[in-house]
Amino acid sequence: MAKNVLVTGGAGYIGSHTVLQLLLAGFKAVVVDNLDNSSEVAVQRVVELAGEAGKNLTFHQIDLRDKEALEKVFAATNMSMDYPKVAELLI
Ligand SMILES: O=c1ccn([C@@H]2O[C@H](COP(=O)(O)OP(=O)(O)O[C@H]3O[C@H](CO)[C@@H](O)[C@H](O)[C@H]3O)[C@@H](O)[C@H]2O)c(=O)[nH]1
Repeated sequence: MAKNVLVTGGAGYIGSHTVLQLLLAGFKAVVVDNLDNSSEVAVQRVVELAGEAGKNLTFHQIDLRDKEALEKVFAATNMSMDYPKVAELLI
């Protein structure tokens, strides 16, 4: 079963590239971004570029400091963080 990875700022420049690589590597990406410095169009573009894996992206337009909203995201998702794997993907 694919692991869920939370990507904060995942609609931004670095975030969207990271999300695409995670999807192509078989992870599910849970993107949290308040779109302060980005657009949902970038998220949609990543879904398109990922092809079949694009279905494994979920996007939540919330502020990371909104504890209640973030808790709802965690409650709805089984997330884990594999630091070595993420670092390997980014190199
Ligand atoms: O309180 C906040 C602040 C930012 N974001 C989001 O976080 C993402 C990343 O933000 P940002 O700091 O803009 O990082 P990048 O998108 O990686 O962009 C940086 O890297 C780019 C490439 O070098 C430069 O062009 C930008 O100026 C620089 O901010 C964006 O989608 C923002 O909407 C939030 O969700 N909450």
